[in-house]
Amino acid sequence: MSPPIKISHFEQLKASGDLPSPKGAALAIIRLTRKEDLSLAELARVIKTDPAFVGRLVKAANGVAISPGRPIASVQEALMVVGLPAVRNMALGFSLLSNYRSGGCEHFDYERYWSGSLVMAIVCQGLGRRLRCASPDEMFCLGLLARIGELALATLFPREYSEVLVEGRARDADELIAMERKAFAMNHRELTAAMLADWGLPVIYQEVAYHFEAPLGAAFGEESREAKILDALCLAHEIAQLCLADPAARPALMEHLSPVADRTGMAPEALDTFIEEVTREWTEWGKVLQVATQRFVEPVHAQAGAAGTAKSTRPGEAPPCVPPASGVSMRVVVVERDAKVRATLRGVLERAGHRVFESDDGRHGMELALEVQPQMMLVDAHMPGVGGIALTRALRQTRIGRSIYILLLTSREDDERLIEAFENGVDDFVTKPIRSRVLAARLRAGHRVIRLQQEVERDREEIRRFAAELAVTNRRLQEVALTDQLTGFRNRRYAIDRIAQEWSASMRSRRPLSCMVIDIDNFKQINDTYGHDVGDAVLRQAASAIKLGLRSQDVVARTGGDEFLVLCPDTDLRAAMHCAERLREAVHGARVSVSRLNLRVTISVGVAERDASMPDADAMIKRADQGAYVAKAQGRDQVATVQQRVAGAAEAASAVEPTDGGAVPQVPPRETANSK
Ligand SMILES: Nc1nc2c(ncn2[C@@H]2O[C@H](COP(=O)(O)OP(=O)(O)OP(=O)(O)O)[C@@H](O)[C@H]2O)c(=O)[nH]1
Repeated sequence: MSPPIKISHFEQLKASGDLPSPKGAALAIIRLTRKEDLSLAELARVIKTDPAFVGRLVKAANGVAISPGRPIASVQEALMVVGLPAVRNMALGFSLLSNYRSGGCEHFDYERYWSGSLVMAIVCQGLGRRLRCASPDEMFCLGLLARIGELALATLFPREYSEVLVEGRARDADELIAMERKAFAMNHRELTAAMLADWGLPVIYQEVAYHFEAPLGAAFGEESREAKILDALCLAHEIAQLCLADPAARPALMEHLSPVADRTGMAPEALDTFIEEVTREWTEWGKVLQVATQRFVEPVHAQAGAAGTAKSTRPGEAPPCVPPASGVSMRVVVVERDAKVRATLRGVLERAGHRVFESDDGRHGMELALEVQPQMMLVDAHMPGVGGIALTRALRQTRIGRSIYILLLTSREDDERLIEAFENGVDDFVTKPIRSRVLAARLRAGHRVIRLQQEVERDREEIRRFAAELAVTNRRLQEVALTDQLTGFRNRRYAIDRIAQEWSASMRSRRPLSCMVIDIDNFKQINDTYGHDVGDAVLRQAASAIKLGLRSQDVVARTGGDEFLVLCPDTDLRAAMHCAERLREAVHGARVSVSRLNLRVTISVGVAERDASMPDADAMIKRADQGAYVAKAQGRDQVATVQQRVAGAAEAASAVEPTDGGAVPQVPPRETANSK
């Protein structure tokens, strides 16, 4: 697949720093899995710095629906079962999920996005097993990330994308894509494919993710692996819609689902059971990843009600959706095993106007911090299991944890221990027993630091946004610079680059390459008779007719006043002549209406195919040009070539037939065009 977004533009977007990307431990895991001399012990060590990922990895290794013999409990074992590519993909997917579960795009429903993506991941994983078309773990990742371009637009352009979403609410998918393109000079499907490519996912997944929302546009072989994976992703998408839909809308969605399921070879009864399994796994994974499912799951599958919907800050239950802090109020997570101390801290903090989230152990405190994303944490130094210093160290390795102001609660002021604490990332400490006034003073000092940090972050944000806008502006300018404003076709500049690319590709692959030079007949006469405006309208309508007659792989450009060039990759002379004849007929048949005039417009087309006698692409175009000249000379409104099929054969001064025996369509002279 040719890159859906020009690499340089994608690099500019990346450089803006706002594109969703894996962070912290996940990034380290991804980098490590790329090393050739990787040791499992080294990888396990890095994985263990991220307790949340450990839990998810072990869960994946045990499998959600299948029941293995002895449950897997260690990271090393889990690594061996799941395999490196899957670990890498999981780190990527889960890191994005943890870091981008909320954001500033007002009308983008982050919760719904991740919930739906999780359904897609689970369906893909199940179908990977069933259809044996790809590794189930890789399929999980594909499902989870297949719509990442939407999240990226929400992250890069929160305000503008929000407006597009509002405006596009009542529109269909194609219209939304067109609106995205207009607003950002790219659409989410292109962005998804570019991001998957950037993260090194196999081309097959990039292609499938690009096409699954409009699968008819994909040209995969019927029984090919690509087609199977595409069918799986389409079904995953449909099931996700079903899971997230209002109960009233479900029967209609179910009807839509059956034919898609049928393509994956799933009978209606099997589909029901499959959906039940999916919703059960969805609920389970939802708990592990703290992705909301209860909001949607109940009406799809009754058992899910048992999972409960109570709001809580315990892990595995519905995550609190916390808006970013503003003003003097901060979100503060207190991790302290002693309930009395917690109560004291809560009192001081709440009196100062802060929101408090509590935990009584280090492991849960870590999860709570990643979830709540507090500005400040108060952590007990001496907890059993994960103590305050270990917790700080682990937090500092995550993007969220890096910016939290951490106060250590310690009962003794041992110098060595304090130095160790600061070295591991603690910002300040308070000694127990807690003296409220001292604590309040330290909170104020911490608050000052946080405010300064926020100011820096705001400035940084501004710069990032500016860089992202610049990337879009550049992309738009590039588009404008390469597009003919009158017809919307690519222009001569673009054509020059593209011809060179197609020429090299054709030389390398030894596949045929043809081109056509198209010239509107007696166009000067139209201008002279009816004026330039009418001439322009004729050009536009002729261009539309040409476009309709082209195949998807053909590339058309307006290369001069009334002249167009069409490149036909993978096409020999005979096929190109047929195609040219179709274009000629399309223009001939389309009566051009402008003002109150009804004009007949015709074109002359010259065709040529790359052959061994041609030193470069210019030679091929020259040959096509000569064909157009012959077509004009023979009376216009026709297709001609001056080329013989066999390389090096002498040129004919007029249209010829190919030497392979098949007749190249030659069009007899017609009545001259442009009669009213
Ligand atoms: N309306 C309009 N006319 C243009 C534009 N660009 C070039 N032209 C005119 O297009 C005409 C091209 O005419 P030619 O290709 O030389 O000749 P023709 O009349 O088409 O005759 P044949 O090609 O021999 O059939 C010239 O009169 C140009 O001025 C444009 O953007 N709009």
